[in-house]
Order: sequence, then structure tokens, then C-alpha cells
Amino acid sequence: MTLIQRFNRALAQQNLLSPDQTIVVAVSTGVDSMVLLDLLQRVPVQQRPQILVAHVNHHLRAQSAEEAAFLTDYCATRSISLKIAEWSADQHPQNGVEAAGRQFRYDFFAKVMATSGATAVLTGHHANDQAETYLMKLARGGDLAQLRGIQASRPFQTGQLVRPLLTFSKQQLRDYASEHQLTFYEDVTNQDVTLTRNRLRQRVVPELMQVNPEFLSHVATYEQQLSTLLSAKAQMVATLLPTVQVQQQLDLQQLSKLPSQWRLPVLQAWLQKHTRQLVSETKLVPTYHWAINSQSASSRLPLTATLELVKAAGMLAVLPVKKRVKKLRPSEKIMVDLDQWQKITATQSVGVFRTSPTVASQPFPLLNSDMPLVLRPWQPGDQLKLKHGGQQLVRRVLIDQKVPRSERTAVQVLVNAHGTVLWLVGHKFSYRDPNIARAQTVFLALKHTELKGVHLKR
Ligand SMILES: Nc1ncnc2c1ncn2[C@@H]1O[C@H](COP(=O)(O)OP(=O)(O)OP(=O)(O)O)[C@@H](O)[C@H]1O
Repeated sequence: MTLIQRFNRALAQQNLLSPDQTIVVAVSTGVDSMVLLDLLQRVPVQQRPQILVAHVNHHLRAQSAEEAAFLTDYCATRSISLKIAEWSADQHPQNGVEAAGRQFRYDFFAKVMATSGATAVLTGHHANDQAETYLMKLARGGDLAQLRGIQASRPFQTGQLVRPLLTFSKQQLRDYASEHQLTFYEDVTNQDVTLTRNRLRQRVVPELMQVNPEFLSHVATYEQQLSTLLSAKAQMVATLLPTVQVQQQLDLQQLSKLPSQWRLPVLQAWLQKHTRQLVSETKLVPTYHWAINSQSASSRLPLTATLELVKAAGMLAVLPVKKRVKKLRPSEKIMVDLDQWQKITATQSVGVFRTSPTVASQPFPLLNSDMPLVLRPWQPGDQLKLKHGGQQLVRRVLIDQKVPRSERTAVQVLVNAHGTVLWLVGHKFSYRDPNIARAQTVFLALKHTELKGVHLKR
């Protein structure tokens, strides 16, 4: 089969052989995309899709303007529609020009696709590009899924991104170009061996082809096998995921019942679903150990700036990061406004109300001279007034009530303007005669709230 026949077969496989559809052809004026454009024009007219060439002038090389002018002339002579985008120098970033240029290109292709109603964008990627991509990914490391190379076709905007030359080697394309006397431009930056891809292109791939001339087709075969394997894996994970999910949460016991090789991929899929981010399995290993280890020191694990993993009652949930309530230090005081809840810890709020609140509360005769009321951690000399005129040290109350030493410092007292303790919050009230003159009855209340998400449903 000739190269032209193989090319037409590749187009047929992608359902592109129809004059009723428009395709965008990304042409850089390099040999690959000029061969692509030439081959497309050789498709019999009754099958040939409408061609719309898209070119980006990157303004990166002196040659750029010449290339754009050449392509303008080429398309005009052959009555081919052409769209050119200018990526002007002032748009170039200081670093990462290559990636930014690629982004600009694909954004432009997407725009052209949208405005022309095209069904596909075609690029000139070939078998050597595929091999270089594989080698780069092997060197970089990661999950097997990340080793996937360039796809012959993948969804792109409202259609497909198609690489019909993926099975052809660079040499085959060069031979075709010289046989058909095509004009094309060499990218001089391809000679720059300080760039990793160029070193692979010029040194490593030729070496490997010396080891085995079939190297490129072996890479293509691996890519196919890998694709099949990964889609089988994705299907299996999709089947297993519902067996460990309870609503939005993940049941850790069910997870640990899965065959060991599926636990990490299922955790990964569950996390991806709830965070919309894919974390590689390799990076997920510590998270997995934290999740299944019942001795983990903490029940929370930060995931992103805004999300955290929360583990409770054998379940795992992805929740928004809670704003931590700052622990009160001994010197800190909070002025108490009447009729308002005041948070004193992550789970406790205190209020002084003029009408009885819905939660349990203690009536207390309050004097104008008590105001302002203050909440603060208790101090060593603090005392409570007892009913028959005596005093009791706060410290004594805490000891009598067997409050663990570690929890004692966090206990708060409500004191009046004169520093008299009215309430040892959560433990005991000071006594005051309910018939004292000029007093108004207020209600001292303590409310416990659960930390959202810590008490998870099973
Ligand atoms: N300036 C350009 N204008 C239009 N199309 C381009 C341009 N540069 C590259 N392309 C398209 O992208 C294909 C691959 O080009 P090249 O290998 O230089 O890009 P890459 O950056 O390595 O690949 P990718 O763009 O997929 O990351 C070309 O064959 C061509 O179809």
C-alpha cells in the first residue's frame, strides 16, 4: 500500500472522507504539516472534506514573516481558505514560551473550529513525535496512565483532534516531500540540543533505531496495548467504585476488602470525582496509608488550599477546609454582647440572653454595674461565690469535677466589670441573691455544636 493509500485509510477510519464536512488543518509550514496539506489535496474531490488552513505566526524567529507570506501565497494559488493568528512579541511570556505558544495555538484552532463549524482539527504529528513523547514521559516518571502518548484522535471542542500521520515516520514524510517537490521550512530551533526534545530527536531516537529499525512501530504497538489496558482498568474501577461509596463518602472497610491492586486506583477515582483533580497513584500512596491506618494521629488531611480529607467512623469524606477557631490564650478577653452567641471553642458557644433561649440556661440577676461582661480563661486566684456567703476557688471546682489537667487551661469564666467571676462556663455558677435590688434577670447559656463533617453518617 502506498503512503497516499494509507493516508486515505487513516482519514476513512476517522470518518473524515466526506465533502459535506469542513476540517481545520494546522499548518506550521514545516515538512510534516506541508505533507499533510498536500495529501489532503490529493483526496478524490468527491470524498475530500472542505479544507480550512490555520496558521499561527509566533513572531519568534526572523523567518516567521516569510513563512506566513509563503503560506498565504500557497493557499491563494490553490483557492484554499486560510486563517492566520499573530502571537505578537509583547504577548510572549518571560519563561515557558513553548508551552504558552502551544496554548495560543490550540486556543486559536478552537476558535477557528467554532466559527467555521468544522468537525475536526488535523495536525501533522508523526511516529517520531510519538516516540519522543514516550521517551520524555518515561524519563519524567509518573503513573502508567500518564505514559499515554499522542492519540490518533481525541475529543477537541465540538469535534475531534486528529493526527492522520501518526503511523508515518519522519523519514517517510521527508521522502514524500522530496518526491513531490514540496516547499517547506525547517525550524532552526530544532537544532538547539539544549532542548530535551531535540536531544531525544537527534541523538536518542536514531540510536534506538540502530538497535532495532522497527523501534517506531514497536512504540506504536505499545501505545495501542497501553490504551486497551487503561480503558479496561477504567472500566473495572468504574464497577468497583459504587461498592465502596456511601453517598458522597468512602467506606474504608469496603475499600480494604477489595483485592489489593484495586484499592489505590479506586481511592484515586473517588478522590478525582470529589476534588476534580487527578493525583497520580504514586503520590497517593501516603494518603492511602493514612486513610486505612486506624492509628493515624489526625482525622484530617489537607488536600488542596480549600479541601481536606476527613476520616471518622470508618468513613472518608472530602470537605471544605474548616476555618480553625483560634485557641484563646490566657490573656485574651472577649467582650460579651447581650442576646448573642459568642464562640469560645470550635464546638462551644456562650450567650447572655434577656429572654430565655431554647437551650438549657441558668437565670441570673444582673446589675447595670456588672456591665461590660467579659469572657476569659480562668486564672489561679479566681473564685466563685457560694450560697451561704463562702467562696470557692475555681481551681478547686475543676479538681472536684475531675476535669483532666490537659483540659483545665481552656476553661472560660464570665466575669463582670469588677473582675468578679459570675460563671465558670460549663461547670458552676456563682451565687447571687435573686432578690437583689435593681437587677434584671438574664439567662446564661452554653451551646455545644458538632464539627461539621466529623460525625459522618454510615
Ligand atoms: N505555528 C503553527 N501554526 C499552525 N500549526 C502548527 C504550528 N506549529 C505547529 N503546528 C501544528 O502542530 C503540529 C506539531 O508541531 P510541533 O511538533 O512543532 O508542535 P509540538 O509543540 O511539538 O506539538 P504539540 O503542539 O502537539 O505540543 C504540526 O505538524 C502542525 O500541524
